[in-house]
Amino acid sequence: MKTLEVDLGNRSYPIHIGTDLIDQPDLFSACKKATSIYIVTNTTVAPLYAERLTNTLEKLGKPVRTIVLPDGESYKDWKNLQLIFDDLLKFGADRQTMLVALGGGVIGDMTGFAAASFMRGIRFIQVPTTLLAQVDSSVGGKTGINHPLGKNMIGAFHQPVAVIADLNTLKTLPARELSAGLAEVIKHGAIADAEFLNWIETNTSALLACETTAMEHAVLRSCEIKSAVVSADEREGGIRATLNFGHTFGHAIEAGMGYGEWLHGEAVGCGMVMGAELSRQLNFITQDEVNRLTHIIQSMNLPIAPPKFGAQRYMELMQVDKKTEGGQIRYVVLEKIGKAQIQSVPDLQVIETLTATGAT
Ligand SMILES: NC(=O)c1ccc[n+]([C@@H]2O[C@H](COP(=O)([O-])OP(=O)(O)OC[C@H]3O[C@@H](n4cnc5c(N)ncnc54)[C@H](O)[C@@H]3O)[C@@H](O)[C@H]2O)c1
Ligand SMILES: O=C(O)C(=O)C[C@@H](O)[C@H](O)[C@H](O)COP(=O)(O)O
Ligand SMILES: [Zn+2]
Repeated sequence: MKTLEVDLGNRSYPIHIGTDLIDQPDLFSACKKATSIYIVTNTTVAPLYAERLTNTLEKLGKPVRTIVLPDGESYKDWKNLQLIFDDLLKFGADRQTMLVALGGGVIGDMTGFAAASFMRGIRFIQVPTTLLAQVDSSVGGKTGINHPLGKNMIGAFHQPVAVIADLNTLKTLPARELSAGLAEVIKHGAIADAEFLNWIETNTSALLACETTAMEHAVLRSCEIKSAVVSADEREGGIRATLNFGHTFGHAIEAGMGYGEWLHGEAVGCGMVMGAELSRQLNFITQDEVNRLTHIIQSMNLPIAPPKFGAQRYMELMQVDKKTEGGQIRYVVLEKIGKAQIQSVPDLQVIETLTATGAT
């Protein structure tokens, strides 16, 4: 097992990465002070892992209950968040209750937001079971739900007290979901570590085959990159916004298509192709570099052609992006491979060329 730390002073927490971690009660030692433990999961993950995790947590001598939500991005909303509060109140949860998010990014984001707001804030642990959640969403404390008009529009920064990433849970993940997670892995290389991007390119087959050693490196290096950024800029005053590479376009695709039609990682993959092309048009990177990044994304079985909403519709959808300031949309661009920065692009024509091509 490898352990690293997200350094946030007295709110620092460990990220444990390894195999069969959900069977190890010691890793859940933060529950020692808890009066009760609630696992929050969904209808797909519950039959796979909830019983094993319950057995582990019961060894800590606390009452353990499970809340099972419907599965899917389209359920990341108020109505389903309310189901968590309903159960917490019905079964007598209190301020010392610990929530444990068992699932992908949807469960992690919703459980985190429930923890941020229940009784004005209780503690939670992330047990990410998708690649995307292990490399990205379980780390950094962005929690929340979607609004029909925009992704993750309602939420809070609320850090978990531990992240426990069990690589064996990835063995049951559908191939399409694995590819979606690889989009965020590629993002980490593109924005912060050119060497890591080389490694990703060389190890495409091992990553697509979900080989444990490749997964371990992908999760570990991604968590190192993300935790360094989060430690430096927890609330996105500056450098954290670079973790949004591909997301201004990607979130527009998700909302525009209807949540769940394109997976988050798929939209981000395609959004990174658009972001790379924007970087070229701003004279930061070369056409060869755009082609290379596009090829890496495509070779992970991710879509590279944006849906044809038209530039106006993209602009409308992107206006609500959280990086927008005074009505000016701000994009993450690649200054070079391995380094990103934020740019405003006042010229609608540039966006027109980016959104004109495409499949759907
Ligand atoms: N908070 C953040 O920093 C952050 C970062 C990136 C993404 N996100 C959010 O995360 C969400 C996407 O997360 P995701 O890609 O994990 O999607 P997801 O949570 O919908 O999970 C994907 C699918 O895999 C299933 N699943 C989960 N674990 C499984 C397993 N081990 N075996 C088989 N099936 C399994 C789920 O039930 C679901 O059907 C989006 O809502 C996105 O906005 C948040
Ligand atoms: O942690 C971050 O910061 C990120 O931007 C990571 C992204 O991969 C993630 O999708 C995040 O939820 C997007 O944040 P948002 O603020 O644009 O909703
Ligand atoms: Zn993302």
